Amino acid sequence: MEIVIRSTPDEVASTVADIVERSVRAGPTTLGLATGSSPLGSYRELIRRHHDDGLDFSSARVFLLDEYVGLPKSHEQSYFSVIRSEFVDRVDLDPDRLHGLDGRAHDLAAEAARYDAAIAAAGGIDVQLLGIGSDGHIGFNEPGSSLTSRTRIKTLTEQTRLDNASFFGSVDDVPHHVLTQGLGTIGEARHLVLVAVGAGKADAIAAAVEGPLTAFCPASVLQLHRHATVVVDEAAAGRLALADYYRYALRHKPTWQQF
Ligand SMILES: N[C@@H]1[C@@H](O)[C@H](O)[C@@H](COP(=O)(O)O)O[C@@H]1O
Repeated sequence: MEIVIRSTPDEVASTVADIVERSVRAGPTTLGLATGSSPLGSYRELIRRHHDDGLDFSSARVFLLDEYVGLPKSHEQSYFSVIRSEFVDRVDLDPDRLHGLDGRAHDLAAEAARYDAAIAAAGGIDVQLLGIGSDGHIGFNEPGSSLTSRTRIKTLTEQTRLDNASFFGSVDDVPHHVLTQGLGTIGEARHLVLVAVGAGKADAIAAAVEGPLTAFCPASVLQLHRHATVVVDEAAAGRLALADYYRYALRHKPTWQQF
């Protein structure tokens, strides 16, 4: 696991965009994209690179991390709609190459199994972007999630519903249930990139990176991954005991070694 501490959210976005750009330029790539506010700066930077530098997403494929149960894809807060308006519709990515979970599927268990199979049939995910919830969740894998879980239905904590209430107007409108890639599913991506900005994420980042590997902090599963990069700003790094070492290691990073 590599911890990259950047001074500002803009620098975080630039580092994350560098990782995605490298994968996109290397050939047809499969991206795992996350919603939430954390990756928004990275999407804006990638859109800028598409317009200014000709970064071409036409051969990329995208799988979403999670989805609310009960919302049609057309609902403006469905993650399918959000990722279209924040990213896919603003670059040259064919919406047919965007894959999401159907939160209105009649048989949610079958939908979850279909999704894992679709990811596998696409050859797996090359780069998976992740945010982190204030309770350490990734995707919608709330504390207590099995570290080897597959895509499935989960019940949101009251805290997560409150955290997401601003997107809906009222907490009463936030669904109680979601479909989310499991921690085991996420762990099969070839490169995990977790992004966090702001002091509100400092405790969750410290628990994920320096705490024990535990279902109590689902993001700690990154500690088991062979290629995980955690990109944070100074505020989100505020509770890291080894922050000086991470900065030192970055300064001395071999020039041939990429993130
Ligand atoms: N399902 C999403 C997560 O994927 C995201 O990481 C989290 C944090 O969101 P934000 O980045 O807005 O803090 O929110 C939701 O729960």
